[in-house]
Amino acid sequence: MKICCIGAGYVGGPTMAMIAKQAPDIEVRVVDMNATRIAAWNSEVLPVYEPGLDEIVKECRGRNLFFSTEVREAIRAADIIFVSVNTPTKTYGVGAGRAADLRFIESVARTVAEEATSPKIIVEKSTIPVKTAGTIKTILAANARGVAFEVLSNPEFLAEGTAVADLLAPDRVLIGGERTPGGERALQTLVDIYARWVPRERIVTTNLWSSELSKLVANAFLAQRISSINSISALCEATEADVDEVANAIGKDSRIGPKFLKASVGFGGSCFQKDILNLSYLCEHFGLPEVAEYWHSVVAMNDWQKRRFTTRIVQALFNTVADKRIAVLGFAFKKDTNDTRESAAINVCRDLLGERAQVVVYDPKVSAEEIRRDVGCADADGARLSVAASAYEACEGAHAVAVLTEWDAFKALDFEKIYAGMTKPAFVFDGRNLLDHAALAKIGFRVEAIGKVVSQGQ
Ligand SMILES: NC(=O)c1ccc[n+]([C@@H]2O[C@H](COP(=O)([O-])OP(=O)(O)OC[C@H]3O[C@@H](n4cnc5c(N)ncnc54)[C@H](O)[C@@H]3O)[C@@H](O)[C@H]2O)c1
Ligand SMILES: O=c1ccn([C@@H]2O[C@H](COP(=O)(O)OP(=O)(O)O[C@H]3O[C@H](CO)[C@@H](O)[C@H](O)[C@H]3O)[C@@H](O)[C@H]2O)c(=O)[nH]1
Repeated sequence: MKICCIGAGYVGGPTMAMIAKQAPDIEVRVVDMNATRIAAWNSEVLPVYEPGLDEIVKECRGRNLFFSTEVREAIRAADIIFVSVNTPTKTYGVGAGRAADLRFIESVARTVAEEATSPKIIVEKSTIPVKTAGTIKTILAANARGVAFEVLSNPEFLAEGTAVADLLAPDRVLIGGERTPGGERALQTLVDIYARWVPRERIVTTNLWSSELSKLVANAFLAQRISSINSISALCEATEADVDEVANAIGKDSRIGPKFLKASVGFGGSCFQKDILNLSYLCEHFGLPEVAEYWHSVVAMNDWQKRRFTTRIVQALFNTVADKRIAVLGFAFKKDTNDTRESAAINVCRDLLGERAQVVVYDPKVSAEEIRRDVGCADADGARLSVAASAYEACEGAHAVAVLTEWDAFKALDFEKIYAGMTKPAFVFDGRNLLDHAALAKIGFRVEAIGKVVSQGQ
């Protein structure tokens, strides 16, 4: 059997590497039109940083895992085609800022129809609006020359930073298909591939639309929990309750559960905001404005939480950060990834630069070039942004340190040394509630955390 995956990104690369590892008899080709990305997949430094991924790619690459730009050739050869292209929020025209941009999905469907000369199973791996399989089927049917296609939905639930562990032992694998004989056969083919390493009871099969919709709903529910606890973090700051204690107390209720209740500077990542905006847009499209507004509030709360963080920095620093050096520790949207898409750090840096601060960023995995590109350095504000090679360098002479990503290494920093090199009074704004606040206060820092009032040492 031959598999091809179109799109060698954060999803296509790791998911296909896992299939190649678990099914050495299946040839897996990952193709992408981005030649630089493919070259990186074929190099020693993979384009995606994920703990454990290097080892799997090294084991399988050249054996039954191949990365190439030969999209058309891979389509012709494949029995199963995973579509793992990007589906970003539309930035133009109808639905701009909310709807999913499906032009990459459509272009893939057209290329598949042009090239296919033998039966294919098309698997939607990308996150897409419910009913997209219908669009794909229509395009295939209108352009194929007598070739049989089956379309399945198989959304991906991996989280970045834990992709390998998530792929190895997923909570569930979801596969949606049509209840026709051909659809059932295609569904069974895909079930059999996952069943090589995923227990059968964790492979959930549904109709196409339930599967497509479940992906958006899963992300909406997860993000909703974060916005809920972040909303409570503001109330905690006003009342001297401690949001981590509240989260722990409510999370012990098995009906609520402990996960995704970590208050923060705001959720980031390429998925949550995009998928909720898309869900909300779909609700409006289907004539459900109240439902649309309900889900949109999750994003609105997140935007507020990010802005609130910068406002606190400005207010604590005596209402001006102009020309003050602010060290930003962490730029990735979460730890253990080099991905910065929709990272809260982007908003915080831009807002601080807008306040005319000198912003110095350090992140262990994100390049200076990426940081500059994300923040946008074209104007005078951008000129006040710099990137340090270490946390210590970033903090030297700073008025304040803002922790924006929960990298473990930040916990081990020598804060006595950092304090000694900072302008006084020295502030720490812990956007992740990562550090030992009592210890910092004892050193002499003024500490501001999310959802708690920290007793100050001096
Ligand atoms: N990043 C995640 O953690 C994650 C998790 C679950 C689901 N998803 C979903 O998976 C999809 C892919 O996400 P990603 O983060 O891997 O995106 P990505 O941007 O990292 O990768 C997508 C790749 O597709 C390629 N591509 C686009 N059109 C193409 C075409 N016509 N032919 C060949 N290559 C093409 C792009 O060049 C790019 O390299 C999205 O729909 C996303 O919502 C992402
Ligand atoms: O309690 C929490 C948990 C997460 N976050 C933040 O939320 C964002 C998203 O985190 P996470 O969900 O762990 O990472 P993603 O890689 O974005 O994964 C989400 O988005 C993927 C893409 O759709 C899905 O596949 C995953 O199941 C879903 O968890 C990050 O900024 C986190 O720092 C918090 O602030 N508090």
